[in-house]
Amino acid sequence: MNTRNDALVLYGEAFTSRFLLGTALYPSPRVMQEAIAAAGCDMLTLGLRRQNPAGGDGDAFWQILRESGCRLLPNTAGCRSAREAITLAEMSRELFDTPWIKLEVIGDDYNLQPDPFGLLEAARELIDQGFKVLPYCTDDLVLCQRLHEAGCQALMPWGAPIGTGRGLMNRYALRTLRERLDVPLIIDAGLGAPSQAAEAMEMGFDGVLLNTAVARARRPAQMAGAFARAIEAGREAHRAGLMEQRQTASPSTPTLGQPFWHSKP
Ligand SMILES: CC(=O)[C@@H](O)[C@H](O)COP(=O)(O)O
Repeated sequence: MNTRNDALVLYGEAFTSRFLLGTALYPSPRVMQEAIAAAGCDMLTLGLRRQNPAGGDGDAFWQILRESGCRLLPNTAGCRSAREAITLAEMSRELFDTPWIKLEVIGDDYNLQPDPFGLLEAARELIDQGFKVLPYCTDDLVLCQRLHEAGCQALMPWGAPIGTGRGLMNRYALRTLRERLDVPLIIDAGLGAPSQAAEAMEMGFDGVLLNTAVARARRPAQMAGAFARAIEAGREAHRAGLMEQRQTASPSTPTLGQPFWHSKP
């Protein structure tokens, strides 16, 4: 299977890797750097409202991001209204000199669920302003259709609430999205294990964004590598064509006749 020409295309730009990595929660900038290298990703998301760790390692953090060679995808994590998210996106554009934005408008503090109304409002405005918006959304079909109609050329439905590691909670809704929408779909948030990322890719999703499962692993770089391989394997399986599940058994070794002659006593 030729995977070289299998780029992820977002807003007309091709990315080799389908693994997008978050930059929060690592025990140190050095550990984050090792994880980025092991992930082999092309895109890193970072929060503008990120608090610098007490150790005064803020400079190291920014330097590692600059030197990673990855496209930086600022996010509006922590915003709770469309206005707040729009303002933060505008600041990110100036600070990072990029029109890319991962748009988050949180509607509920308990499960950090995106606010669909605020998200759509902010997406419309930012698309009008020329941003390349990647909205972090729920798996609601109509919301995703509206975001696409608003001009979002890629969508990021959640697998599960941020930081829960529960994997693909609503497979029916996610399959429906995949079947109904002809737009890059990236599973964002809630993945806890490489097998869950592989499953998303096998289902035909175009990429995976995650943070906690890698940053909080005992060995983040090792976990990043495991996710990278799982994402590639899942993608390759999807392209190869997975078999249909069957209800009844079907012998995988067809045989002819009887193996032995039984002589009657
Ligand atoms: C990093 C980011 O932008 C978030 O959407 C989120 O943190 C990802 O979710 P997990 O931390 O659950 O992987």
